[in-house]
Amino acid sequence: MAVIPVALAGRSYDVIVDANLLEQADTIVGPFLRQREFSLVADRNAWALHGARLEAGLAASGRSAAVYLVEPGESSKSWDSLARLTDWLLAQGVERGDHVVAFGGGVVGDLTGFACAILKRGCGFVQVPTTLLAQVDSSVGGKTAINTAAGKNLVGAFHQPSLVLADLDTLRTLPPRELRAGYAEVLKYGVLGDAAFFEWLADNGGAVTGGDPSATAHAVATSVAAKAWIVAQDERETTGARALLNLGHTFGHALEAEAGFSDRLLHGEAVALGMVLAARYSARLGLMGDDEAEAVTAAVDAAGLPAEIAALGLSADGQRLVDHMRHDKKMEGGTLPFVLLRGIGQAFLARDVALADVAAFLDEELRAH
Ligand SMILES: NC(=O)c1ccc[n+]([C@@H]2O[C@H](COP(=O)([O-])OP(=O)(O)OC[C@H]3O[C@@H](n4cnc5c(N)ncnc54)[C@H](O)[C@@H]3O)[C@@H](O)[C@H]2O)c1
Ligand SMILES: O=C(O)C(=O)C[C@@H](O)[C@H](O)[C@H](O)COP(=O)(O)O
Ligand SMILES: [Zn+2]
Repeated sequence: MAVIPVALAGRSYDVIVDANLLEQADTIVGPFLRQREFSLVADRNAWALHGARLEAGLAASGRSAAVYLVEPGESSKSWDSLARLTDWLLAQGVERGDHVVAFGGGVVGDLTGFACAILKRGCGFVQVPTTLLAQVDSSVGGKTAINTAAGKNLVGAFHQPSLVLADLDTLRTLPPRELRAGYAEVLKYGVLGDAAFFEWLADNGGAVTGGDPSATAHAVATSVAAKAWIVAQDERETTGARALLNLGHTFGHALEAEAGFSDRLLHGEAVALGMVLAARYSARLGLMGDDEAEAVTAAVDAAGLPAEIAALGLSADGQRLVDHMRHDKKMEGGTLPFVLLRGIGQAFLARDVALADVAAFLDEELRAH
């Protein structure tokens, strides 16, 4: 079992990574549950596949979950879903000192986390991530949000969970496309700050996307440790350290917006392509060699993730994509800092990028490949 602490003054918590954890929910999650019947918010698919294991794990102490099911898909990160969920939590009588359990992928984690951030001005929550993406990224660090008409994650709060329980067995039922999408955020940790992990993934990435248990355990624990370290340095993304976790996201969120936040382009797929674009743009600026940008492209391509923007068949041009980027939360005084690369494992925040140049670069990408 890997127990990875997220060290935050007054709000530290553990991320527990192992197989067979749902069966041990009584001893691991139980201490956070004050009521015999507690509130649990679940992704409909994840609950159908793994809910019984959690229920069995809690049975010994007589605890049971009142379950609220969330429809799968990015469209559930909406004002409407948030309103319905908060009404349900209020009807359940959730108090500030209670913990709500979020059971599912990043959609359920982000939505439930935000509901818990605002319910009675804040109640506790526990994350039980059931996708690779949620285990390596979204369940850790306390970013919670919904999408709005203007763009991705534009209404939200920093609200840390009290515990993250990542049961690797839940990943066995994940569709291959979702595994690959989660792998994009795994690859991100290598590209942004850990060249040795990037190399390890070159040899073992296929085992991770193929569901090999020991490779997956290593990839999840390494990713969580990397995120925990960054979040501990810069919880609210104020110094620039945490912004590095946004590698590929400025491009990626614009692509997701253009694809209508739909199954047409999953978040992880958008991030994968966004990383390729960040790498190529870095090479274009002379910050690193074309060969290194090519290595990022090759890693994305090898994982079966989209590496060419032209292949998406979007109707947008570079300017339209840049218009989406103007909503990015990193925007500061009219300029948009970009996470760029001086090499693999050497991401930094560039504050002098001209958006007109980014638009021209994207037009080239849309034509060239
Ligand atoms: N808060 C953060 O720091 C952060 C970080 C990264 C991503 N995100 C957000 O996370 C979201 C994406 O999360 P995601 O990739 O987990 O997608 P998701 O929550 O939409 O889940 C993906 C699919 O997998 C299904 N599913 C979930 N668990 C399953 C299981 N064990 N077996 C079979 N199917 C299962 C779901 O029903 C859904 O169809 C995006 O909204 C993204 O913005 C947030
Ligand atoms: O935790 C972070 O910080 C991240 O940036 C992680 C990202 O993978 C995640 O998609 C996050 O939600 C994006 O943040 P946002 O602030 O751009 O919405
Ligand atoms: Zn992300």
